[in-house]
Amino acid sequence: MNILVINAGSSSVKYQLYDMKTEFVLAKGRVERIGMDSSILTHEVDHQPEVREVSEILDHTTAIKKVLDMLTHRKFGVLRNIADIQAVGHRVVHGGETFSRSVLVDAQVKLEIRKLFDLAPLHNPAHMMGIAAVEANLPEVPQAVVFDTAFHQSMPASSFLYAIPTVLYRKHQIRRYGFHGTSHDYVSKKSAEFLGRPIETLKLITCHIGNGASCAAILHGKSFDTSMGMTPLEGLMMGTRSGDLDPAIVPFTINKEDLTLNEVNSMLNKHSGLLAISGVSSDMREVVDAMNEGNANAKLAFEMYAYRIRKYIGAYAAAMDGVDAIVFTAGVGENSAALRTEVCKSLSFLGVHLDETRNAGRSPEPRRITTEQSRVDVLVVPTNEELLIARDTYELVKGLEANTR
Ligand SMILES: Nc1ncnc2c1ncn2[C@@H]1O[C@H](COP(=O)(O)OP(=O)(O)O)[C@@H](O)[C@H]1O
Ligand SMILES: CC(=O)OP(=O)(O)O
Ligand SMILES: [Mg+2]
Repeated sequence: MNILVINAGSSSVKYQLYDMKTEFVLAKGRVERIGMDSSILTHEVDHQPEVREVSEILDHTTAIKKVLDMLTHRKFGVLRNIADIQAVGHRVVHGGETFSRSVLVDAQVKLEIRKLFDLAPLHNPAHMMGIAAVEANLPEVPQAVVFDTAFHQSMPASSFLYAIPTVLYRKHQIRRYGFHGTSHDYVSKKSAEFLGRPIETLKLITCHIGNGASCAAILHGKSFDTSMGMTPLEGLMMGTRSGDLDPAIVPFTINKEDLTLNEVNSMLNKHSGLLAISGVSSDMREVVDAMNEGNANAKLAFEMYAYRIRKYIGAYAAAMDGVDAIVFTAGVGENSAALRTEVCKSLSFLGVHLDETRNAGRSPEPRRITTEQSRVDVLVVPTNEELLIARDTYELVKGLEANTR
């Protein structure tokens, strides 16, 4: 079975096509700048040079059509016919309290996702456009949705409630949901496998440090707490997001700077984090390069970024009354040895002893970067959200076929 995995953003669509028999990625790519003057489609097939096509792509339906054309292209394609795509799986960031697992798309599911637009205005409307675009181009093909929030639905009320009047929770579902659940789920299971211990016996702290970043306390295989909240703004300092701050800053800034609510929202989501403090970039590679060239603001940004992660690790070790392993994943977590060193440098009280040679190494496989004497293991485990989406979609579609047989 071939499954197309889609991660639709407001101006982009990322895709991966899987052959589920082998879980091999037949092709992957992305369409960027949808709705702008020159949109870019980048397409990649194993061991072949990337193909880039610039054209005008006004909406998601056209973007998906372009992707399907590329997948069946006589030179760059990997399929004879679009009928060779048997199912599509979508990443959906917000599933609210409605979805604690992946589901097949039907009219009711679409209605529920629409109801969640308010809670994830940057993400969910874009995902719906992706779903509608697939419907328009592949009307017969079953679609599944995999939620970033689903894995965190196991959090207890003491983790997910805000200390505000509970009527707001009852009326508007204002609570903490947590995100990157697919990734925290995947790397925690991989870590248990790597350690050769049942996940039901483990206390893990998983750190998904990418452009968006979050930590999670995984107690006996279930999410017990996580750093993102009602939206993906809470918690760690990120590329362009502020993470935790005193909510009083919002009305104060509105008054002092004569800004609108939308402008402050945009400041906190798009103009804060690494970008704001370093004044250099939201990209960790550029921040580290600037720091190494002596840029003091870049150094401060790097230290703040790591310090926040370290504080969450300390908090979650306390939350679970201990920790067996700390796991780094995603773009920064997997690739930046410097960041991992900075985070772990004062975790010796927990019994963490980094092995710098191991830390400096690289591998596509899970690995340990602590010494043999370290009481707590620190692991680097590459994440694969798309694979988990493909697997969930595969299971749901197999179930559908069994039911209709
Ligand atoms: N070698 C590296 N060193 C430091 N940071 C890196 C490296 N490679 C990638 N990154 C960081 O990873 C981030 C992207 O992470 P990723 O998980 O791909 O994010 P997303 O999926 O949210 O776009 C980039 O912003 C970049 O800063
Ligand atoms: C939920 C979230 O923050 O997603 P991303 O890391 O893709 O921005
Ligand atoms: Mg990501």
